[in-house]
Amino acid sequence: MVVEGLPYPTKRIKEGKAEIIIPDPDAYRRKDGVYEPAWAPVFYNPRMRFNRDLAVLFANAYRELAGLERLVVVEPLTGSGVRAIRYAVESGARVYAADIDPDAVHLARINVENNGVADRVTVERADANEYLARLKREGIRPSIVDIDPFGSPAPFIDTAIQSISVRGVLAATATDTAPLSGTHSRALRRRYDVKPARTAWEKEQAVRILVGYIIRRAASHEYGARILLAYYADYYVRIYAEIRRGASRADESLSMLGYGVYCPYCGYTGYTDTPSHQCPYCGGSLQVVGPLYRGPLCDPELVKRMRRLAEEENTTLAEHRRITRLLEQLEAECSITKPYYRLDRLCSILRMNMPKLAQLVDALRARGYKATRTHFDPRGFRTDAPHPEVVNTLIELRTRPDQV
Ligand SMILES: C[S@@+](CC[C@H](N)C(=O)[O-])C[C@H]1O[C@@H](n2cnc3c(N)ncnc32)[C@H](O)[C@@H]1O
Repeated sequence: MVVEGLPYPTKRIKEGKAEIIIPDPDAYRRKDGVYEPAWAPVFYNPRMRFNRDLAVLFANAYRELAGLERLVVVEPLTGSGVRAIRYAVESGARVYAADIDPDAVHLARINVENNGVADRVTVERADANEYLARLKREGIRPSIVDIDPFGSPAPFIDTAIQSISVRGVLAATATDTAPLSGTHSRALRRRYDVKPARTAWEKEQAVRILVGYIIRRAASHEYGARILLAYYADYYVRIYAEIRRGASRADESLSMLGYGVYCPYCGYTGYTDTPSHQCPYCGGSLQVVGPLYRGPLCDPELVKRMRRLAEEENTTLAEHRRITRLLEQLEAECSITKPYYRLDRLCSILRMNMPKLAQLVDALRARGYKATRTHFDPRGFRTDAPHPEVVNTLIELRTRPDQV
């Protein structure tokens, strides 16, 4: 397809309730068929559709929960404009979007026109930080600021927080999961000012480090940050934090920070206030990572509303089943804040055969503890049982051969 004014081949696609023109992926595929969205003149990543579906569900649920008549969304790294347009079409939001790349701005404006939302979506060419600062000076009061960059959102977090006047949501995607999960330790220290370590719960560690960073940056500007939804999917972390002005709110949020610990000798996972290095259970040397956030990863009321809205929208959501499963799982996990265990790793440390995950979860529940699988890892489970109880439950399962 050739669109007038666009010097590259294009394709028309449908995503949610929006129809978008994107650079034709087939024109930018390698000979082996591999396609990387960053190779195209304007960025559009079909794999992030799931992220955008949830963003729209979140926006609608938050509008209900906060009792807002209309949402004002700022998306300063908009690419093709797909996310901005979906906020306008599917959440009725007034959207302020920008991108530093003139090709992206040109395409996003065409997409805005084609979707008939030019009265509700403005797209400007600007650096994201300058744009956020300018909107603040102009008195725009965002209900949601959505930061969806290449890699780390860290360079945009301060201005995004400051652009929220009294109360609003900071939504952020991070695709720099290698540093966040502890693989690139120096980058983790530089970018997020976090002491690195390798835990067996690295995906949760990634989420909790980014949340902790947002809380610390918010506090320095005298805002509190409350987590409404935080999850890990595919190769990225996504956070929705409600930011509210106030020194005491900032203090309260800071009180949710601590250090994460993992004992490679007995498998213990948990938190500590100070970076102590001795395992309280086996005396071994702990892996200590932080500061990071220790609180709940979602607001159950918000997730309930998202689930209801997902049911109502089941025809427009391409991955409806996956969305429902994630939200159900997050709701189940929400009240258990201790990091997840990897069952395979724990059994390997304890030199025992692995029971079925469902049997272990049931056995922990039978002992009166909360326990569930985790969305972070299909081999993972989380529980509020103390570590010795987890180990005892595993040993008991081993001695019942029918259960193993
Ligand atoms: C990951 S893409 C955005 C994808 C989009 N949010 C979506 O949901 O499809 C990141 C975009 O940020 C833009 N960008 C990079 N640095 C920027 C900056 N400093 N200010 C504004 N835009 C920037 C890039 O041109 C690119 O279009």
